[in-house]
Amino acid sequence: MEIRSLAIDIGASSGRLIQGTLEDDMISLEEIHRFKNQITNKRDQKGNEHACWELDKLYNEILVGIKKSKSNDIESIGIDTWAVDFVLLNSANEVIGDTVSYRCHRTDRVMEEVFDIISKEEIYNKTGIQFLQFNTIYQLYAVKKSDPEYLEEAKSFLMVPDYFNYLLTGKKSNEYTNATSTQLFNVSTKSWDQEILKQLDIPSSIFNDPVKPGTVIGEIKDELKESLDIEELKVIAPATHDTGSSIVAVPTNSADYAYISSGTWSLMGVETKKPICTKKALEYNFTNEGGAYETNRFLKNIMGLWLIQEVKKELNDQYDFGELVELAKEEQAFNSLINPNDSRFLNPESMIAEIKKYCQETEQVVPQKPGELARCIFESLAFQYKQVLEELTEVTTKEINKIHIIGGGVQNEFLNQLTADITGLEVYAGPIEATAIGNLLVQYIALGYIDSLEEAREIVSNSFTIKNYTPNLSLEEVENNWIKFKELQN
Ligand SMILES: Nc1ncnc2c1ncn2[C@@H]1O[C@H](COP(=O)(O)OP(=O)(O)O)[C@@H](O)[C@H]1O
Ligand SMILES: C[C@H](O)[C@H](O)[C@@H](O)C(=O)COP(=O)(O)O
Ligand SMILES: [Mg+2]
Repeated sequence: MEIRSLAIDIGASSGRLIQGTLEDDMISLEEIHRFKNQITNKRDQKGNEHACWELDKLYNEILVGIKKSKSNDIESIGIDTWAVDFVLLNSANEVIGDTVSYRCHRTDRVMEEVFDIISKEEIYNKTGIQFLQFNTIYQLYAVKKSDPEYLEEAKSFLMVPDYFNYLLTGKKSNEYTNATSTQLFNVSTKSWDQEILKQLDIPSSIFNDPVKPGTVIGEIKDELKESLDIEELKVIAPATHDTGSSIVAVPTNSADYAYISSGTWSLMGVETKKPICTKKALEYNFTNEGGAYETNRFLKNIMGLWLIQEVKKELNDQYDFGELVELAKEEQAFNSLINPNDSRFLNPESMIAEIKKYCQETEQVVPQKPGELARCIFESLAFQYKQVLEELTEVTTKEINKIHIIGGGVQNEFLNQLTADITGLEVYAGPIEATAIGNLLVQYIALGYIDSLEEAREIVSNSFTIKNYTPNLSLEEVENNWIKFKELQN
């Protein structure tokens, strides 16, 4: 029997609506609709400029996708997106203010202000979440400072997937995996941390009790059915944080691996049963995001392919990603390295200028050509993966013998090979659309067609080609440049 469901995965660079068909322990995909996602700068009525998402446009793309899928024999739909960002709704359920992106500079230096109220250690002990300047806690604190009336007017806090679910069903909810990314969620009680909210004077009434992945949010609203040409369609919450969904689809049930969810961001970590909030975990800035089925996502954000996305954009898209990879391969190895996680790369005016400036300041060869810039980015990311791997091993004491790379970044075979070469571990790459697959699998488990996460991962392994990369660089070559990379961290 064929079971069809829809996954909508919206990442920071693109969104896609993918139809999944489950049949005899295999899952097949059909991409029904793909659309660009990007940040646009907008001025609000007070004249403040914010980097924003165009959520109305994205919602319209979701509707276009559902209509294209001719959803009559579709059992359910699930939506996942990037984390931390949210909307505030007023009593008339209208969005208050702009739909601001985590890359907006409004949270520059806000973390430090919050630490004057609640210490970094206390926040980490309560939430177990990595310190990133754009976490929801700092965004809400920034809103409180610049537009206090917004929080006075707000009746509902919805994260981006929650908001799309609300528009489709009329039901408001806060899904668990994404709620944990806010740094307002208590890692022990698995609920909103009332003390943090009180200390920062953020109203607790705007938050809903969290719902777990697999929860049926509701049915598509009647007023949408005619325009979408559908009868019934269940809306199920997957792990609505896209990384949570991608990790569901890691194609193995072994325990001796680290994953890299590779897209705009590289999210590198391990799956644990319990959070790890030790001093060393805090020192290395690891996070404990909630995973599906009582798992813990112990990981760290790495700036990822955002770096090459911005270079590509600044080159007016005259090269596609594949061409940039080929140009990188033609360049000399290890000429220039950057620290990808330097905050200067979060949202610079010009990524190319910022990379050049970094290399000048660190007295390295300054990359000029597109291939030199691309190679610098890919090699630097691979060294960053090596660093995070060493930290993961130290903090978790887990034996890590291989790396599973999942997500769109899997298409960068050069980076896959560099990751194997520089970490010295076997790399297994795929599936590309891991996030959408994980989204679908949670729906199938909720509908009772798959029994467990373990069974789901077996289905992924059976259904998709996973490519293996073996280390083949000399240890000396890696070691010399590893020392150079580590010096950059200081
Ligand atoms: N043909 C390709 N060759 C190399 N890299 C690619 C290719 N296609 C996509 N990519 C990489 O995948 C990234 C997009 O991954 P994806 O998971 O779709 O991102 P997100 O979900 O964050 O929008 C791009 O930024 C690019 O670096
Ligand atoms: C801002 C968050 O750290 C970000 O959402 C990250 O967690 C993530 O999931 C990014 O996904 P992409 O598909 O946009 O790389
Ligand atoms: Mg993604």
